[in-house]
Amino acid sequence: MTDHAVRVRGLRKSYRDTVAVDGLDLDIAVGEVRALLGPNGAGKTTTVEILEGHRSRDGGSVSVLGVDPARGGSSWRREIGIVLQATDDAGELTVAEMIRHVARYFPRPRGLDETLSLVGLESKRDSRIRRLSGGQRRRLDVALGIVGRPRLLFLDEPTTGFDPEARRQFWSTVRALDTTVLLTTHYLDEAEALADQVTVIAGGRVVAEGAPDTLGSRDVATVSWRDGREQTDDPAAVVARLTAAYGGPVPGLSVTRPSLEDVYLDLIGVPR
Ligand SMILES: Nc1ncnc2c1ncn2[C@@H]1O[C@H](COP(=O)(O)OP(=O)(O)OP(=O)(O)O)[C@@H](O)[C@H]1O
Repeated sequence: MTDHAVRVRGLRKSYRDTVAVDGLDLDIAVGEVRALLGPNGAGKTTTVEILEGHRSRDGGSVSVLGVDPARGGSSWRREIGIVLQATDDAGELTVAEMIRHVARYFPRPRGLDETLSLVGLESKRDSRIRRLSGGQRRRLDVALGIVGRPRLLFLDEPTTGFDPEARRQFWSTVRALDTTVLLTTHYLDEAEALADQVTVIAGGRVVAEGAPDTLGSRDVATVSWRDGREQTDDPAAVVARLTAAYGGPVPGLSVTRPSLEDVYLDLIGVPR
């Protein structure tokens, strides 16, 4: 058994003269929630579609749950859950009918009650799909992605169009899952709330990787005071030293750290 859910080396993909993925490496450990961040056109969707077995590649090696997706059969496919960007379909079925329908494709699906409660849709069990709000519809999409107990779940921009409350609820849904997750998002706060590790992609390559709180030297704080400024990974020590030197409160003291958005914009080369 591999301890990696995903292992990618030197992945390449071009569309005619557009290089979409340009030598990308990616390792995702079993049980991890990984966020893939990057500007429009960075190559995220192309990468994810190759991992899902929905798109061919030009080069590199790819292993997803120990299998090359280009040769993944139906048993491999049943181990994977995919939640695509919102779709419109099956509006006349009820929520329960739709979940039961999808569950039939899997050998050991979750029960209907467990699935509904994981996504917080218990009260909508007998509602027709076309009557759901946008956020509820998205939660149904997630329900359909997890009903088969996937070992790996792909979430593509899952909370686009959600109100703030629905986003928070969705985040707790994802945190409650005991599965490896690969999430693409344009929301930095979403990556920060959910991801164990963040991979930033630009121009089809990985430009940075790390935990959300240390990515791009985010753990380095700036201590400023009336008479100076210092960068440090131990701001408490600097403040203690200054307090001793001033013999009391440090005039004009502030301690700041860059936000995830600050380091992300630096990493992808957006001037601020
Ligand atoms: N089917 C296609 N045919 C031709 N070019 C494509 C196709 N799909 C993607 N591309 C191009 O490949 C590059 C990477 O696109 P991709 O969709 O993977 O980026 P992305 O990071 O998912 O972007 P977004 O954040 O906008 O969804 C872009 O330049 C895009 O125009």
